[in-house]
Amino acid sequence: MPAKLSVNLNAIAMLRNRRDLPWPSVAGIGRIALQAGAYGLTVHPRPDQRHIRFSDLPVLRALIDDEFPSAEFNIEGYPSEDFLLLCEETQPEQVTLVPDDPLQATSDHGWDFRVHGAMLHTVVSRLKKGGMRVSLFADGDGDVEAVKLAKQTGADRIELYTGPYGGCFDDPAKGEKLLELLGKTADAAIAEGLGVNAGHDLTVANLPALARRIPQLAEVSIGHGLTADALEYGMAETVRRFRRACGEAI
Ligand SMILES: CC(=O)[C@@H](O)[C@H](O)COP(=O)(O)O
Ligand SMILES: NCC(=O)COP(=O)(O)O
Repeated sequence: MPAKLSVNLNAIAMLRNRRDLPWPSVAGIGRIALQAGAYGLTVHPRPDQRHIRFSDLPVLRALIDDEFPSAEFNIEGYPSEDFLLLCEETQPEQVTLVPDDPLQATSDHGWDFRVHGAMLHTVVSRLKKGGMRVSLFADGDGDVEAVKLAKQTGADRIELYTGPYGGCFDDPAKGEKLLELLGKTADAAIAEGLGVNAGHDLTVANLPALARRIPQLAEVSIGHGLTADALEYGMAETVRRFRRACGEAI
């Protein structure tokens, strides 16, 4: 089954925040994405609310519940107490835990499971008791032992950090090497019974090879490259292009 597309709305929210005005509407663009067949919506509310505001979350929750009940809401972030409370209030179908420092410009690495395994175990248990699926942001560096430690946290899935692979748009040979390491990490995760998501700097150009190498890929969350394309092709057409790049026959 092709990987499901979750549209990350951070970049839309960043455009909205340029002015004290309600457009572009984060929920309105999310609606267009879901109407065009996106499987879900992703947001990464950062502590400074520089793009997604905490007040966006109930609006997006209601959009999914009222108009797209089979869609999924995925909330990403560092598991601070504030973030966990936000998740418990919003009840996303999936929470993706990311080891971000509040000052970090964007996510640029996965968890160090050797250092943070015990903390993650506690947080994963709490979120799962609350009825949420939990995915852990992980480096796709082929570290099989790290994947085993990820499994021990009780998480349902890992999300492969694909930033370095996405950065190889002008160096295909390096991209192929990184793809093999992502594939090796995914193989280890699947062998452990973990689901595999992927995200960061994915595009219509680099997705097909990733989807071919990891046929069990459950979900991709995509924001920056997808929003760039939406400026050119419109959100609905862009979602269709990304769905095709995931392998959907549409
Ligand atoms: C978790 C992850 O990979 C990120 O891509 C993230 O959701 C993007 O965050 P920014 O939009 O804040 O760069
Ligand atoms: N979970 C990763 C994600 O949402 C990807 O964001 P982007 O790098 O495509 O902006």
